[in-house]
Parts: sequence; C-alpha cells; structure tokens
Amino acid sequence: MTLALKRLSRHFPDIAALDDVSLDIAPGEFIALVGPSGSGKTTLLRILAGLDYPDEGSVTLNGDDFLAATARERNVGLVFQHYALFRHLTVRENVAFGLRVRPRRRRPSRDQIRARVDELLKRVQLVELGGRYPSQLSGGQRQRVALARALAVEPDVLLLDEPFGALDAQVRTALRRWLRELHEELELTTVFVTHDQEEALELADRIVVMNKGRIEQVGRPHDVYQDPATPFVCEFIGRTNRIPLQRRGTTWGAGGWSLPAGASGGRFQSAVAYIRPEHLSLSVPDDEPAWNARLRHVYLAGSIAHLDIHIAEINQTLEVDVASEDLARLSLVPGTALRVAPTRLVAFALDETPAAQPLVSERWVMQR
Ligand SMILES: Nc1ncnc2c1ncn2[C@@H]1O[C@H](COP(=O)(O)OP(=O)(O)OP(=O)(O)O)[C@@H](O)[C@H]1O
Repeated sequence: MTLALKRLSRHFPDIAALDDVSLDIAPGEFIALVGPSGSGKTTLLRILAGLDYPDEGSVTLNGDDFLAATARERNVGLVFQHYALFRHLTVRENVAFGLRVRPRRRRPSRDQIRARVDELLKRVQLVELGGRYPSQLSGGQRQRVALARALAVEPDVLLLDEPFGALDAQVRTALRRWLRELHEELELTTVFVTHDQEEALELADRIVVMNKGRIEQVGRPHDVYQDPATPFVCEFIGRTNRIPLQRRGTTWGAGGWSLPAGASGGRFQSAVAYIRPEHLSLSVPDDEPAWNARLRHVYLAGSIAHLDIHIAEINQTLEVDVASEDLARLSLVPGTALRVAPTRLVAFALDETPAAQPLVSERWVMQR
C-alpha cells in the first residue's frame, strides 16, 4: 500500500510552498516531516488530506490516483494541533462521529459503533471519561480524543500536524511514546509534522527534512543525524559547531589543526566543517594536530555536561558534550587548558562564485 508522491509543486502568488517534492511512503511507516516555519510541511499534509491541491505532480496509493478522490473519499485520519472537537458532543459522540456520518450502506450498526468506540476509548486510555464534554478535559486528553476520532474510520493513512504542539514538555514526551506504540499495534501508516526535531528523531522510521518547499534529506533518524547531506541539515538537526576551513596545499585546516592528507575537496579553496558536540576529543596527544583551547563554562544537564571551550587561534567558542561523570576524572574546571580535535566531522567545499549563497560543490566525512 505504497503512497507515492511524485514531483509535487504548489505555488502561491509570492512563494513556492512545495517545489518538486517526491517521496515514497511504505505501508506501516512512521514518517516525520521536519523543517523550519514556512518550509512546506503543512502544505504537503493538506494535499494528502485533500484540503489543498498541487499545481503539478501526482500522488498515488497502490497505483491509484489519490488526488482524484475527494477529502471524504480518501480514507485518511487527521489530527491538527488545534483540531477542535465538537464542543456540544461528548467524548463518545466525538469518537463515533466519523462512523455515524457515513453513507447508509457503509455505516455500521449502532451496536457495532458502540463496540468500536469502546475499543478506541480503551486504546487511548479514556474509558472513564466517555461521558465528558471537551471543555472538561485537559489538553493531552483532548488530543487523545482527537486521535481516537481519527482512528475510528480505520484510516489507510494517519496525518498528524503538530498534534502535541500546544502541550507542555512532560505530557508531550509521554504522548509521543504512546503514539509510537499505538502506531505499531495498529499497523498504521503515519505522516507526522513537527517543528521539534527531537520528537522526530525519537518517533520516526524516516525523517524528511524540508527547507523552502524542497526536501533536503530523507533518511532514518540515526543516518540523518550522523550523516547530514547538506549544511542546512547539519544546522537544523541536532546541535553542531561550524568551522570555516582553509586549503593548505593537499590538506584542509583551521588554526593548529588540519585534516589528514587524502581528504577530499579537489579544486576548492574554502570549506566549512560541521562537528557535533560529542565529536570533539579534549585530550589530544602533543604529537597530533590539535587546537589549544581553554574551558570557559560547564553546564551540568543531568547525565551530560555541556562545555563551552574557547579556541583563540581560530577565534571561536565551541560546544562540547561529555558524560558528567567524566568531569572530575578529566579535571574539567573553567580555565583548564585543553588540546582539542574532532573525532568526526562532515565538511562541504564551497564554490567561490560571487553569489550571495555559496554553492556546495563537494561533501566529505572524516572519522577517526
Ligand atoms: N493559502 C496560502 N496562501 C499564500 N501563501 C501560503 C498559503 N498557505 C501557505 N502559504 C505559504 O507557503 C509556505 C509554506 O507554508 P506551510 O504552512 O506549508 O509551512 P510549514 O512548514 O507547515 O510552516 P509552520 O511550521 O509554520 O506551520 C509559507 O511561506 C506560507 O506563508
């Protein structure tokens, strides 16, 4: 039951909300669409829901034209951040709604609807609240009712747009784990829009990173984090340090540190390296290339400590993560002198055309 999106574009008068987007979604997959505000996530979801149409491109479900079907004909379940429940209906009536309004020949009997609602309320852990009205529920409970209502019609695809966006951090974390379990139990196919890259990394089978209406990268969370395809993905997913590199004969470097010979970069003169905070070694032996750094601040965050280190020779402050238990072992206190080098980085050579945005022309990875 593959949902195939091919070369979708959606133009508004002054912007391309979607620009040549292609994506195959496999049955049972949990896909997270991430990207900054205005990158096209909601537009893509609305097109799948039948609430908007592309100017170009196609969407097929098992080869059938999905766009030719109306929103009602498509068997999709929808939950939005503020998906208003019907205020005058109880929780049970809200959940039953999608089944009650079906055309008579497809409508289940009263008893079937009652059984289905019972089962769904059990699933979303709201059995005892079935008689309440939406105004008598917490935000998290309301979103669970909205999800039960979306699931009532046994959708082929579940579409969620920031469903937990308005909830506080703790409720959000609990609900996202619960959603993932529900997705697996019911063997759903889910497309989930979120601003929150941590949520996406934790939940999804694959992440789709969007930027200005285009897909920058599609991949498993670990791969996108570990092997970002573009500078945008490096900066958008996870934390990172960005360091400009200069060409030095056959190597690349910055200050007293250089990339081992054999690194790529061909004909280019400048490049940028992206280094994750956990990919910096703080005690490099004297005979290996390194930066001389000084520890500025230590921020303890539970099991992890975030450090700010300053490297005068490149005039940059970098973020480094270490396990909190290593702080004492490595005598890490503000003012400590360190010899620092990356253990892994992703670098992009930049074309020196006089364009405002230098073009990325080559990408390489160093791993020690
Ligand atoms: N009906 C519309 N008319 C004109 N422009 C629109 C319309 N709908 C969306 N846009 C524009 O298209 C772009 C993509 O919008 P979209 O809502 O898909 O982004 P998004 O990634 O979901 O953003 P957010 O995370 O803020 O919800 C934005 O620049 C938006 O202003």
